[in-house]
Amino acid sequence: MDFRSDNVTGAHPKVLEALVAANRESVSSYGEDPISARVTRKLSEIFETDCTVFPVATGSAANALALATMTPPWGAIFCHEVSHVAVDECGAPEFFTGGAKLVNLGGKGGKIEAGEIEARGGAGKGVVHHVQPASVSITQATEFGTVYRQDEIAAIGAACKRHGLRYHMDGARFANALVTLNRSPADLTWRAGIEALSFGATKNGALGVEAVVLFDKTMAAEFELRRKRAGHLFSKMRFLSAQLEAYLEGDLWLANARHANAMAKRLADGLARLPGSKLENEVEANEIFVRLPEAAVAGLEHEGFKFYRWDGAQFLRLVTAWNTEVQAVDAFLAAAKRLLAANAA
Ligand SMILES: Cc1ncc(COP(=O)(O)O)c(C=O)c1O
Ligand SMILES: C[C@@H](O)[C@H](N)C(=O)O
Repeated sequence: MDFRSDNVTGAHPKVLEALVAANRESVSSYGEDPISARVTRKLSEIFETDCTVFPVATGSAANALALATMTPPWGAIFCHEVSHVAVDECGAPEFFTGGAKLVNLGGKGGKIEAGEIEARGGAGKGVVHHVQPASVSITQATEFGTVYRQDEIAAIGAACKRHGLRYHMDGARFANALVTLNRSPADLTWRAGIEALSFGATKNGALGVEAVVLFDKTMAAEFELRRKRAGHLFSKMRFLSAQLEAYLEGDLWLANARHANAMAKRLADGLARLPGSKLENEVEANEIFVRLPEAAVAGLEHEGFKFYRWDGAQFLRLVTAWNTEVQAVDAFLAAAKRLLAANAA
């Protein structure tokens, strides 16, 4: 049973069927096809505003290209110290911006706080020796499996506005956050100040596609050039867009996220009841961080359960996904219970 990441799953059958269905006749290339046009219309409908949509291959590309469009080479990008853009993109944001500096902030549960942006958003402005505050990036759901509430997103947005900062959301797991909160996609993005969203699909059932959704269309022309020169303008864009169309069709994206989150809650609730097990964070989406005695961790690994030991610590990251089975969750819980009891004996 594999709880390493939602990246380890296959693609949803409906996504694969859509690829086969798209594999007919010739269509215009480089995003000029009818499927890509339908995806833009669909996302504009979902977000209740006229937005521009740019499919790319990976979440790192979505983040780095969006931030490059929002940040000059001499700029500062404020982000959380555990954020994917800061930790897991091998310097892509720094590379694609031409050298902008990621300024890492703290914050409980992987969430930055508006007060930090208020306090630091103007620091060094006009001082030639200093990087110039330019943009803010938040992750929704965060790398610690928590979720920004609408008022938290809006408070950061207000601070960005006061300081003239651009505002980006890494939404690799946006669907998982959305289904947790009883708010609209618009409320959780542009109405709260977000100007560019990396809209995730790969982890939640697509084969390999993410979309940069620009709510501020003035950035579209530059983003398009940056996407091309980064090698992310697919000639057969229909095959990325077909995945997104299937992903959005009939709210498949929401059903997949609800299932992943429900499996995470089942797993977290079960772990919380086990003596010797300690949850590190609130489980608000599909990621669980739990501390277990080393003997139990080694036992779970020995029994074939797959997960990441996080940052080498004794705590584990467990990730559920659109196709996680109840039986897998219950098997993990039964093994953990048995190993913890043996460890305590
Ligand atoms: C929070 C977050 N953002 C972005 C990404 C994008 O990653 P990738 O470039 O691997 O698609 C990931 C990958 O898992 C992620 O966890
Ligand atoms: C790089 C790794 O963290 C990946 N983003 C994941 O969440 O599994």
